[in-house]
Amino acid sequence: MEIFKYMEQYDYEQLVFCQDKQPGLKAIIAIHDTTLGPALGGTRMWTYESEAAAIEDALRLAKGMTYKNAAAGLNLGGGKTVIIGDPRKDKNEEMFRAFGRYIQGLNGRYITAEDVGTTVADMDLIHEETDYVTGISPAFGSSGNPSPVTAYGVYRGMKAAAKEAFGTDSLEGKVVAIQGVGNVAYNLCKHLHEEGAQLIVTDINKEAVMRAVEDFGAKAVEINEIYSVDCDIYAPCALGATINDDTIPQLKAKVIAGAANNQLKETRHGDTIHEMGIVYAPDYVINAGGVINVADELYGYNSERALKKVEGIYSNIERVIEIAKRDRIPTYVAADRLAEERIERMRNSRSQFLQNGQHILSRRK
Ligand SMILES: NC(=O)c1ccc[n+]([C@@H]2O[C@H](COP(=O)([O-])OP(=O)(O)OC[C@H]3O[C@@H](n4cnc5c(N)ncnc54)[C@H](O)[C@@H]3O)[C@@H](O)[C@H]2O)c1
Ligand SMILES: CC(C)C[C@H](N)C(=O)O
Repeated sequence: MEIFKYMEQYDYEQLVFCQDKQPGLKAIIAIHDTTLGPALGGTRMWTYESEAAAIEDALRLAKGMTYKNAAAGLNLGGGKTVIIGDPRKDKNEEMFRAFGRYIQGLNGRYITAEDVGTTVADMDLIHEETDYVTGISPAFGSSGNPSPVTAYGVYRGMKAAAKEAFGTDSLEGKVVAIQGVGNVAYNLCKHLHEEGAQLIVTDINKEAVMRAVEDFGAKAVEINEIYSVDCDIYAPCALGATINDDTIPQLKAKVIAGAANNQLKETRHGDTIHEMGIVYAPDYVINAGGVINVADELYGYNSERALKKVEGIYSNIERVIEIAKRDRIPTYVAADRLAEERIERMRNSRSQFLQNGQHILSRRK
């Protein structure tokens, strides 16, 4: 991978490699764009096949956060971190504290939070070294784990997409196939079950599957069966790139609406599902609940205010669908336009975010 060429092509601002031998820290912080404000995005811990795969993931996820934050109307840019390692075996206190010092060194250009493989406890360790972290324990006046709020946003966005596909936003009796029943999807299952939807689930973690079966009467299927099951809605809630050449021909769903980041393997897959008449709720619009929630900390966290904003994901999805229909374009293109237009407008009145972010974070005290 020619890194500078890639960064230039997609307008990345900064890539930071963090290494600390003793605790075994190998982290990559990618800052995509800070036109709207400091880059806010989670820290993912994952066992990558190669360093190149880790760099690519950090870059793709950071760009996704730029678009997510812009489309959600937040005054934040986009960034993300990946820590290379197995979250079940390789974590230790010194690792997250060392990482916290690297974040502090960026002086507010990047603010972190949870993502796959990290927890509120990890964020608390980072907080020992820096204030530029959100989603720490509520005892610190923070919003805590963002996943239940992300789930609520996905539920709201799913209803808006269902309205377009089925003429009603009621999910009662609808069959929803959920891929990955982790932190977000478990909470999503709760909302769907309460509304009377029928759930089909899969996960590589058998315990997670059993919990959904026991708690919500979900039907369990094998990992690769989830694409071809008879369902109304496919909800990708594990990792990215699951909408691709292999899976699209198997899909029976009329709606795709889930929590995972970077769901389309390539943009052309968004064109294909559009041509098939599938209503696709763009990933970064529907899964913005978590970041909307943690971003509220920057104003002094108020859970009611944050939830009200997250409820608005319903109208954000409606708006994207409206633009897509008006301009005869796929929904993923409509979402990109929405985000890019906002960034462009702000770029013309403001330059890169380079000053210390302290003035924003001090509001939460
Ligand atoms: N947590 C949040 O607030 C939040 C916010 C926005 C987006 N997201 C995205 O949503 C997705 C889920 O996040 P989460 O916090 O619930 O993560 P999680 O790690 O708690 O859950 C993911 C689940 O997917 C399962 N999984 C992994 N690979 C799988 C596969 N091939 N097939 C089936 N299951 C598989 C895992 O075992 C796990 O149970 C991620 O893509 C994340 O980036 C999360
Ligand atoms: C809570 C957020 C800052 C991070 C979250 N994992 C996301 O992708 O949106």
